[in-house]
Amino acid sequence: GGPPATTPIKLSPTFYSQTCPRAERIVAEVVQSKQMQNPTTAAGVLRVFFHDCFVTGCDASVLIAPTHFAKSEKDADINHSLPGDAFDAVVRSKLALELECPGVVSCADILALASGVLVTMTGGPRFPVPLGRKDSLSSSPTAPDIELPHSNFTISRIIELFLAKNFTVQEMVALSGAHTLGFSHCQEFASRIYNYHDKAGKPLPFDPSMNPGYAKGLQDACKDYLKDPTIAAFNDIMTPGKFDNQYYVNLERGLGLLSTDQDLWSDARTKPFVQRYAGNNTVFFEDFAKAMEKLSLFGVKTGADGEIRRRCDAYNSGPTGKADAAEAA
Ligand code: HEM
Ligand SMILES: [Ca+2]
Ligand SMILES: [Ca+2]
Repeated sequence: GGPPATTPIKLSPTFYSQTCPRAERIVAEVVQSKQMQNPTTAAGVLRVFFHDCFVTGCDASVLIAPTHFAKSEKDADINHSLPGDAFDAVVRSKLALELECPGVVSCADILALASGVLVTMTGGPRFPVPLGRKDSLSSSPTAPDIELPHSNFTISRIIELFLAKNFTVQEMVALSGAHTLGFSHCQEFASRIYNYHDKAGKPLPFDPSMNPGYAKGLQDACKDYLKDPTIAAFNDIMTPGKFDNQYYVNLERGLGLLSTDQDLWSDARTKPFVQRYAGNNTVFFEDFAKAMEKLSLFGVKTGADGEIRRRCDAYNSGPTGKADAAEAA
């Protein structure tokens, strides 16, 4: 029942003003304290939010824990590196909200609110977070690897993927600015620094689009990564904990970490936006804020298409949620 997930649905920033007026305040307090304990929380939450929204919409499908009976999005390869602290920030917010107003605030809304708070807290723009999303009744272990961009994709493929979800090239470049925070594991960029071959098959010491000093630094930092796959490097080597436009400035200097980052500079379709954002932090913040608000509305569910989970990592009824879907229909 209900409209398809792609129907534009009007959410509202005041959705909980009667039913849970302190909802935003509570999420802000919980995630702010989590971020102070562990400064990698912000990047983790932002990435989890992206991985949620691009797979069946912003519906907390990414938060479902696998059980003996059913796998979930968490089982997808691309989601194995999502950090536990990001999930913990949502779980803690939910616990606080269930004490204040039980059964009212969806996990999908919590994840959206937490992302907004953490972007602002790390120095980024404020953006409106409309509320009223329902939580998903399903979570597919195969969808994430199909729906999300991978670090070995070409820019053409990334552009296609975003266009298919109705995001423009400009919005894709602006959203990629999220890589101003956080880190990537060595395996995501190892092919750029070890055993590199150019298009003609000629062996080179590293990807020639990289700044040589940077490439050598990464070769050294990652030298044991096969033995220790937890080794990682900052996405933005200059200001890894600050939400700013430094990511784009880095690309101009060959300091992009993933090939998908650096290629935004070499590709004629994306380069103008990189230049614009590198030269003007205000424009980047405006465009990022707009694109994030749009992302936060992608594929949202209302009515019988979803539920308000009692805990964010499980459906209200059983491992498939089928009972609830039937109840609601
Ligand atoms: C454009 C295509 C994109 C590709 C190919 C991509 C790929 C990746 C990869 C491979 C990592 C490293 C994961 C790891 O090793 O743990 C990463 C990290 C990250 N991504 Fe993306 N990403 C893209 C777009 C986005 C978007 C649109 C957002 C959010 C709006 C985002 C937010 C993040 C954040 C914040 C991190 C750091 C996570 C952390 O430190 O825990 N990414 N991304
Ligand atoms: Ca989702
Ligand atoms: Ca930064």
